[in-house]
Amino acid sequence: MAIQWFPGHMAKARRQVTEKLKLIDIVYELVDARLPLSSRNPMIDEIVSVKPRIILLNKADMADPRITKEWLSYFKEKGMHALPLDAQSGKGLKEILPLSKLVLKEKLDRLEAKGVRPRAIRALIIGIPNVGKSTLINRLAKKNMAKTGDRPGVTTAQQWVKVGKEIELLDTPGILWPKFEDQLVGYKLAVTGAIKDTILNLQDITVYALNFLRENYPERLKERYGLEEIPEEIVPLFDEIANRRGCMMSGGMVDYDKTSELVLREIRSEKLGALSFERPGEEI
Ligand SMILES: Nc1nc2c(ncn2[C@@H]2O[C@H](COP(=O)(O)OP(=O)(O)OP(=O)(O)O)[C@@H](O)[C@H]2O)c(=O)[nH]1
Repeated sequence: MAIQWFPGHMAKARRQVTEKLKLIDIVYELVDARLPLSSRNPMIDEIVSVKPRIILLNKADMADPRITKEWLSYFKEKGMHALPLDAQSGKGLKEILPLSKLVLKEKLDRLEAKGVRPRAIRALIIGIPNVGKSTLINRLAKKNMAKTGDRPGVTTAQQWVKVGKEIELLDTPGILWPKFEDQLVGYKLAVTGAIKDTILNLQDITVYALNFLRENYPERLKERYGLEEIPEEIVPLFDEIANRRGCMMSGGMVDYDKTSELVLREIRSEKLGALSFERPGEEI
């Protein structure tokens, strides 16, 4: 993800998404199941308010299943339709069509009553960078990579990808920015790899991650790094991990960058198991 979201870019991205919205019946909003609020665009509700929407909690395979359930209840209580998804393996994909039909039922019934022949549901995938948009499009389109071609009268050359007989997807997703000006959101996005480590300080990201693990998954932290007790202070915690994993500089000093890289790499490759970085009811 190399995009820097300057105000001009934000306005352009928003304009592009608004243009795409005119073409479709339903929005599939992809969020990261590990941080479903931090991985949403702060203005998304306002931007897509004109269209029905399904929230897809993607990368659910990497999230804590208990907490994913809480998120599903959370969205349900808000009257929003949400599904857990693993776009990489395809788990959850087959739920998308039935839910889309349910969400669009009124509209589809109305058209049917008018005698309009049903056509494919047109959908747009939308989400922040790295949330899995391309993976989902490729997955959905796998048997039907043939594109239906440009539609006349559409100025921007949009291509449609058929998903079975009943869905057509815009082949370019809508990309919107996350709420990264909030520091805590930034750390969560960095830990999950949604934004590059170079945007925030590597050691700061790791301090956030270790404190998070200490509070939420202490047993996993102990087990992974062979700790009998978790030191209360962050520096001794770094030092213990560094000692156990040999993240030392010549002369026996702890190499904090190397320790940070190790911890973040292990979190991202699920060495500490499936983790969720926020749960409903917490402030973000
Ligand atoms: N474990 C897991 N990984 C996923 C899933 N979906 C996507 N990924 C991985 O997440 C990374 C980003 O996926 P992309 O499909 O490129 O994301 P994108 O939203 O298109 O990204 P941009 O092009 O930056 O906007 C890739 O390494 C994918 O393999 C999922 O459900 N589970």
